[in-house]
Amino acid sequence: MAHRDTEHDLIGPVHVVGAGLLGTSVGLALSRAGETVWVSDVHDDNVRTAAGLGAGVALPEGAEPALVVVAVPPSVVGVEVVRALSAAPRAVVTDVGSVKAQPLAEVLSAVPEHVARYVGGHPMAGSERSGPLAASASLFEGRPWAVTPHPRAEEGGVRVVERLATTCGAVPVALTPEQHDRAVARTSHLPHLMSVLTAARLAGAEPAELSLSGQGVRDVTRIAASDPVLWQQIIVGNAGSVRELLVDVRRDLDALIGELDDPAALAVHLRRGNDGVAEIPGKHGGEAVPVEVVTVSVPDHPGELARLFGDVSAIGTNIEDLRIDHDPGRPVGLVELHVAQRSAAGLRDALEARHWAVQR
Ligand SMILES: NC(=O)c1ccc[n+]([C@@H]2O[C@H](COP(=O)([O-])OP(=O)(O)OC[C@H]3O[C@@H](n4cnc5c(N)ncnc54)[C@H](O)[C@@H]3O)[C@@H](O)[C@H]2O)c1
Ligand SMILES: O=C(O)C(=O)C[C@]1(C(=O)O)C=C[C@@H](O)C=C1
Repeated sequence: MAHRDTEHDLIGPVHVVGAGLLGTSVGLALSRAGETVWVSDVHDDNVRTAAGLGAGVALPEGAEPALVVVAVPPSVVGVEVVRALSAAPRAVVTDVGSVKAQPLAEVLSAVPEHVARYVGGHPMAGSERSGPLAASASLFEGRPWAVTPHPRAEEGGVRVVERLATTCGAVPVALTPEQHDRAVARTSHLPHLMSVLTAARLAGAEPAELSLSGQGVRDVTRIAASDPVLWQQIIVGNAGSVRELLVDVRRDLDALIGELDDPAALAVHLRRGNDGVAEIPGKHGGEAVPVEVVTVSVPDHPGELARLFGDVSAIGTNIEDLRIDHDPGRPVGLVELHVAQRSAAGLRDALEARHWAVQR
């Protein structure tokens, strides 16, 4: 492998294989950071769209990348990593696939002589939407990016993949491929299936029932709208770890069904939910900040949102997260400001003093 001074060199030129949601987002983030990005895809249209968005240019003939980022559907990650290792004999090769043991096994079986240059990766950021048009340069900002070296991985390659993550604005988190797959079964794959099972109860429900859909059901089901082909491949690739967790859930479900009329037993289940939510780390992997939602009615006029944000900023409160819903009966937006619990009461008072309609 060519010598790389990872403190000072750029990480590119970078070849992104697969110009969908993830690949185009990586291309946009790297291009914004000044890297040279070459993009390829089995669908030329996606390359044209990604290039049009500013994610790089089509892979030139005879190109020699320093880094290849494989961003294709899970079932073909292994084969594309193997192809990249053979086609670019000096490049570090990584991928953004959602499971990590499976592609490594494919590399070890097909091209063991090249395995040192392969370092798996997985940004914990995405969307229920697919394709280049859903991409964003800021998709990875502040998100964890798993970097999953194996015992034979070259140290220089690991550093390059960490720099890929930080250049995209993410926070690298080192795990073995096996640790990673167990972790995402819990934090991504099980949540996805629970969302799917909940959403499936809505299919075919009476319109009168569905008309009562509020923010709760939208929160729980957003990811159930994802591409089923992508998720079929993700779950099959991590079936062992996912099955273990589903067995635990089945045990809890059976207990819950038997205890629905027992307030004390039910409270134990509900509190365990609170405990689980409190375990989710805060932004940038830091301590979880207890958050409270301050809901403000905002007239549906141009400039009102900007005025609200200006006032929140003048009051000195940091917005941790944000959601906008629509009042079903009136021409107003309901803006949910997620702020640190300790700031919520003061923010409500200060916004009311500035004549905003705050929900109490
Ligand atoms: N969607 C998410 O939220 C998310 C988040 C993190 C990681 N991932 C992982 O990222 C990878 C890509 O997912 P996505 O959401 O960007 O999917 P996507 O469908 O948006 O994009 C995949 C792209 O790969 C192209 N492609 C398919 N086979 C190819 C091949 N053999 N060679 C070159 N291009 C090929 C497709 O044409 C498409 O443009 C997956 O492995 C997925 O597990 C997805
Ligand atoms: O936020 C979403 O929509 C996602 O689906 C993102 C998410 C996740 O579960 O966090 C989904 C799958 C990927 O492998 C990584 C990220």
